[in-house]
Amino acid sequence: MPTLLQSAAWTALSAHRNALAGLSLNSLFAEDPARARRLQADACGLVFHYARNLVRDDTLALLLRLALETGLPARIAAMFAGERINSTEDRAVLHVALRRPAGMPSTVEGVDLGAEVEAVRTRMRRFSTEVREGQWLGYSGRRITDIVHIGIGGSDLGPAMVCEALKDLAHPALRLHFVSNVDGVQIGDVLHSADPETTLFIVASKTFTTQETLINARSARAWLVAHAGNEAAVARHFVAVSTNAAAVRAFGIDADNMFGFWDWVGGRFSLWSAIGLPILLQIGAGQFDALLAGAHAMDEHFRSAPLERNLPVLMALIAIWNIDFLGARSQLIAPYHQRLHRLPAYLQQLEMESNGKSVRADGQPVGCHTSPVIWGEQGINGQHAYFQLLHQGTQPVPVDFIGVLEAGAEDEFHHRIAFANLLAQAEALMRGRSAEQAEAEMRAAGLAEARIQALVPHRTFPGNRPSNVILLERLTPFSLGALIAAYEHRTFVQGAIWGINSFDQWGVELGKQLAARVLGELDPARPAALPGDHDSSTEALVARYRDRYRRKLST
Ligand SMILES: O=P(O)(O)OC[C@H]1O[C@](O)(CO)[C@@H](O)[C@@H]1O
Repeated sequence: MPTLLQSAAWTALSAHRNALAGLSLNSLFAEDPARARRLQADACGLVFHYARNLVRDDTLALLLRLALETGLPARIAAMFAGERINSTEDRAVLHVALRRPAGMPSTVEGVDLGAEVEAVRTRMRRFSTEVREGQWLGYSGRRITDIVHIGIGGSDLGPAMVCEALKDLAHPALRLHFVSNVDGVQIGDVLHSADPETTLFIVASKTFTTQETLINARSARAWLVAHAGNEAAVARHFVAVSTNAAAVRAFGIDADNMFGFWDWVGGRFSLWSAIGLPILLQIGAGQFDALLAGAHAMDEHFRSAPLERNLPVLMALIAIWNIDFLGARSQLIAPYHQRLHRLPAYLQQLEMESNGKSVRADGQPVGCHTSPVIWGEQGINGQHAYFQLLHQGTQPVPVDFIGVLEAGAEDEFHHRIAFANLLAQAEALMRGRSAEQAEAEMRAAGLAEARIQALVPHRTFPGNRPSNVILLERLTPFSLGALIAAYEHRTFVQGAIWGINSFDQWGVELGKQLAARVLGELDPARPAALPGDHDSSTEALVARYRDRYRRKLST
């Protein structure tokens, strides 16, 4: 198989891009009244509306050819079959197995994954029911009121995002808290207001070696034991979620209180596993099943729909076009729903940890741009912060506008205003405002001619800026599951076409190693690093910290 840059489709796309220079979205819409209806994909209750991208039908045909030439269908089949496609870690990638309905065959390398998944899920259900119904009691016999989930990265972002998104379904007597930062502020705030007799901690770490999580967990444990007066309380107030049973035991949490998962579940793809325990505690087993069902429906669509109607595949191909052929270096995620405000943070890890790489799986340079910078927050706030740059700045930033058609618990009128803004921003980015239109508007408003001429360049919008609109009918566990799975598969498809392994994350290692070393050197009671051990910036900043700390101790 040719490498990506040698493929005929890539060469054709490069030439095609040059031929399209000056292409106007407004003209594309003017020439083709059916464009908006044609360029959208529907699946599992989601709509991916991609008509506002600088693509023609021949562009899409070439992108689909690229997917075929780079072997995408075989890669999809390999993932679902449990092949060890995470080659640098020699692991299968089977988060899709976590959302298969019970009873659906799921045997990989002779192991019945379905049975293993179901066994853990049964324990999770039992445990969450006991907590939710007040049968799981703290050390003094009181029911649990607060759940503190301690984890970071994939062991935090997924459950935190989903719990926020589905807050309207939350158990009325349980408060959830998420602690990820090691700096002491988050855990301090939570412990300050929590009642040790009624607080349950979930320590979530795939490896159970992550410094931030273990430090926070130890502080929480010390706090509990100090209040309870004995270690026995830990068994009523700590559960762990991990693949590392030995480390969980060494921490002092026994096997009965541990929910396992497997190395074939990547951290950033793990919210469907026991890492999703806080979701289950918040919304209950039935709604958690609906979340899984939504993701499974998207899996089935992804696995079986033809590429040209395959929603995650189209999401990925449009992204590749914008990144590699139109020069987009970042991608904005703009959900127009407050409950989805953590989605951009979640997608940052999903996409950037997966595809923020410059070598292919075979170790050779990729040779083209890979993951863009993913950023954003809920759309309305963004409008009043950085949308200026989107409309009139110097770099193209493709936007994913995410909207929900039907209001949930929120007021219908408020909801409609937010939705109107989504539509208006997408339209404004595409249509822009010409100098003539700006002049005419100012004339109609009665501005003096000299003032009009001075303001025209400032009030002109170039337009022609690409965006997608992704619509959910309602924000439900099912639709959220489908949405998240669509993004997971988009990430996978992009990685597959670029030829990279989207499932490892070696790039996070170096900083972790250095932090472990620097930590010891910050203590003024311990020897400073030898000159030359670090770069001189690090040396100077370490010296500053040591001085400050020494002075603090001496006052
Ligand atoms: O679940 P763990 O093992 O604590 O890891 C947390 C996160 O840390 C990372 O390894 C990155 O530092 C992520 O990939 C992972 O989701």
